[in-house]
Amino acid sequence: MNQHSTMATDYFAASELPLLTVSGLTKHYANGRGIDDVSFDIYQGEVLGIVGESGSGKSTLLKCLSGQLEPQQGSIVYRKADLSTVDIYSVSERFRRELQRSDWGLVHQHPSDGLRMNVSAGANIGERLMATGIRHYGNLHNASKAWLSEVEIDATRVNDKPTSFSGGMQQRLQIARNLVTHPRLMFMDEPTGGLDVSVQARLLDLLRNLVAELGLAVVLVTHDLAVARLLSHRLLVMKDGELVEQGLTDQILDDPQHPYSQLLVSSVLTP
Ligand SMILES: Nc1ncnc2c1ncn2[C@@H]1O[C@H](COP(=O)(O)OP(=O)(O)OP(=O)(O)O)[C@@H](O)[C@H]1O
Repeated sequence: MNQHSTMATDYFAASELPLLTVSGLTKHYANGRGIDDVSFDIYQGEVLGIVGESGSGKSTLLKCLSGQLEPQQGSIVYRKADLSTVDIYSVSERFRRELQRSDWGLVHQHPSDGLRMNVSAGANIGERLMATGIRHYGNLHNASKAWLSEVEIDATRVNDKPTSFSGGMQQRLQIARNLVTHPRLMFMDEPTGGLDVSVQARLLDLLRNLVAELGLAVVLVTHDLAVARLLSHRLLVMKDGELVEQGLTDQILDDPQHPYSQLLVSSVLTP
């Protein structure tokens, strides 16, 4: 077998195996609320939307998945690029941090939670690259400028601080900061929340193109079904901490089976 066919075989083998396998995930806060017995898989190149009304457990689930909040029960098994697997809460905190710094990305709803607002845009991007061991200033600077252009920010703004950017630009900078290490899996928490409708549309368009171009797997939390329809291949519907329905996005939005999904969809579609 030549090198190309081996690579192709590896690619197909990798894409057939889940990137993340979530089993029986349970996290209760002291007040008894949280998430209960959630199980699903995510595959390479797939955008998985998590929808549900406020308080249904979307953020709690995302925090558990992204290594920020340890569940009381269940497991989250991540498949690394070499196809070996790790249970992310059975490994050390240090290993989890390494995953968060390179293999994974996390886009917060509020750019100020994911950016350092008092250092330049270039430093915000370069910093994440430095954490992977790249130190050469020229390389860091060039990579920062390239990624600014990639997210449609004029590269001449490389030395400007995010505080001088609009909300939409800050969000695009946050995305560039994450993408610079070529993550395989991105977690996004309401990435277009709080932006004007026209700014949202541009960001959604950019995200859709980047995700397809880079073959990223994305876990996207959103309460906005229009955002979910535009970006997600598959949807999980959460209610009161439980996963009540999962399936292809069009299937769930056009023909929801669970009464709660039907309510969720009809409350958006009915003027
Ligand atoms: N730190 C916490 N301590 C106690 N209860 C919490 C905490 N965080 C969330 N909860 C509760 O857990 C449940 C799930 O909350 P979560 O924030 O995950 O929902 P959500 O679907 O993300 O809501 P929203 O869309 O409003 O962000 C809710 O009942 C919430 O009140």
